[in-house]
Amino acid sequence: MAGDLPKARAQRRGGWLMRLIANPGFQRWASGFPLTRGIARRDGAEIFDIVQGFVQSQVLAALVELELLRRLAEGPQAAGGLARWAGLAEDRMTILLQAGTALGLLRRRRDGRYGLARRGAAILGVPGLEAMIRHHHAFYADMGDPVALLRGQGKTELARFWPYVFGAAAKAEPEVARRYSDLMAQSQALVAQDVLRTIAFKGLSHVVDVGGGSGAFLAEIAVRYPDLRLTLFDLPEVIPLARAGLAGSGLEKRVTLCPGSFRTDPLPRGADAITLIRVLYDHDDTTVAALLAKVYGALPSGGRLIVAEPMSGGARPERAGDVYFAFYTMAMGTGRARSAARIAEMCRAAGFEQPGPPKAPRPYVTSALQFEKPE
Ligand SMILES: C[S@@+](CC[C@H](N)C(=O)[O-])C[C@H]1O[C@@H](n2cnc3c(N)ncnc32)[C@H](O)[C@@H]1O
Repeated sequence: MAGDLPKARAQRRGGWLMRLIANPGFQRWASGFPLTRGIARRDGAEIFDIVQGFVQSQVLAALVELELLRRLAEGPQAAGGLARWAGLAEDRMTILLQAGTALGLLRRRRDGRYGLARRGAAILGVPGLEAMIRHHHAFYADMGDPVALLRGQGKTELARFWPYVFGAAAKAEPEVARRYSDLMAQSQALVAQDVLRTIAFKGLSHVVDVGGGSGAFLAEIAVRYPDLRLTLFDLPEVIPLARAGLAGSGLEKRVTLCPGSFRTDPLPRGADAITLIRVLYDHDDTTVAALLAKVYGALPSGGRLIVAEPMSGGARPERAGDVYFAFYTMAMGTGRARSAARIAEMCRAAGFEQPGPPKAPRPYVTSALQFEKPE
């Protein structure tokens, strides 16, 4: 270990600046000194924003839960009327409306009434976003003790949540199941839009969507590529969901539904492209490596693999992938948010070549990668 000493010393030396900044005396000085005052204030405000992040998201949760955004979409209203409508004391409602205004979701008018601000209205315009905010009660409970979550202690709410929604309990509470399967379908449509914006399916004849869920992704492809053959492969218990999702869309006959597990069953053959949309991040490395090998085996030479899901920034951590999705998948229990580089490494290990760099118009929705089986 003696050989590591100079390195350790160099690392300690590199930390002097951070140790200086962490010194309360330096902080006092920097917030007064003209050249550092601006930076110190900006840092302070940003730190406070992180500190209070959980309160901000809970204010949004209350606005959604009380359906205030929807109510205000009808027009500006006074706190008193909204309080009576929601069954809250007026002073409490005012606190919520003021908070929503401070977050830029609502707007306080000169006459004292509150209306929707642009961002609040945009929340209503994103399919599935309100349902997503609502389902965060499970994730929020898991984040209540982040250290226990990191230590992997105890069962998490999110690990219980999805199996509950799609498992036996769904029969007992069909309304809950419907609401959350809608959430999956609606968010899948958003993901599909971004994938189709970045990856061309032109020249392909048959696409198999493995882990295709409700079929919303194939439904989006079907509209843009009317000659493409489409197959959805998913667990037998999910196939009825896909059938229901496609019912009435005119696509029932175009999309072949194929029940099976990629763990134990062969994947459908004959496709020149296989898509894995929000599938890999649900699983550990061993399962992913086995799945990629199976996809490789099912494709012809020149066949394409398209992977789309939220990704970690890897060497450049970023907020959506390395904060939200990293902890979401941790709370789910089985998977992880991987970087584009890590996914590419795993795909290369399975035999694929990567023709192009990752594409992501909205990394908080999804990033997409495309691979090819060599000729
Ligand atoms: C997070 S969902 C994504 C669904 C859809 N692709 C989307 O983006 O909305 C993961 C999907 O993988 C499916 N899945 C999980 N394990 C599977 C397995 N062993 N075989 C086939 N599908 C599986 C699930 O049923 C689910 O539909």
